[in-house]
Amino acid sequence: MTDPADPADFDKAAAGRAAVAEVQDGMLVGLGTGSTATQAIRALGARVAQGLAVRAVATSRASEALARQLGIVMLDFADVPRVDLTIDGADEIDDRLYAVKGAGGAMLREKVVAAASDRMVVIADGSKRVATIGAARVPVEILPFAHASLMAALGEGAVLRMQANAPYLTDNGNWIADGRFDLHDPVETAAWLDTIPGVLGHGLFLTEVDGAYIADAGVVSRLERDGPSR
Ligand SMILES: O=C(CO)[C@H](O)[C@H](O)COP(=O)(O)O
Repeated sequence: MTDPADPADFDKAAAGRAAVAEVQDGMLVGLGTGSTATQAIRALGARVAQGLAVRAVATSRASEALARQLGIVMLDFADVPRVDLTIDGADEIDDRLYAVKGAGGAMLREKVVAAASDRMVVIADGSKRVATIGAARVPVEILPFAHASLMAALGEGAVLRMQANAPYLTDNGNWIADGRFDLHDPVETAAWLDTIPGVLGHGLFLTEVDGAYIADAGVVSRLERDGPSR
């Protein structure tokens, strides 16, 4: 639940509105997951109510349910070859547009939707902007069948995410290990994670993010991968 009187929530809403301003008639939009993405979905719902014609795919059941409730036409991502623009939150983002995602547990779907998108923008309040990613745990989606060997492979800093005394279950029916990794070379860490059989996805987004809207005390900054920051 967001609180408009909370400065962080106010900034999440401002970043969400800024990203949704990029959406044009006819687009197929990817909807992220989490409290900031929720603000974007609400902003998109408001534009749809005013006549904007878009279709969307969601990165989680929760975002799908909210979008439907707001009258946004939702498609099944399984039937969608390309997405025009995806808008999603992040747990950390730096000026290289390297992001850590997955505190909300949806990073696997978020990454496949981002990879299928012509453009992906991150939206965040200022607390998520860091000099270099590395403080946040990196969520790793793991195959439950192999959980003991995978936890060992991920190192003793990794903890199994729990919910109500049971392993947290993703929308894909898998579990999450929240890893603690040295990210002095995030490309190397991501490449290592990608080689472990049974690791189905992880929250290091190093190539997917094209731009970002970061709101701090009501001021929205825009970062672009191939362009000047504003
Ligand atoms: O990656 C995510 C979910 O898997 C979220 O986008 C990320 O955790 C940020 O969430 P919030 O906007 O609630 O802080």
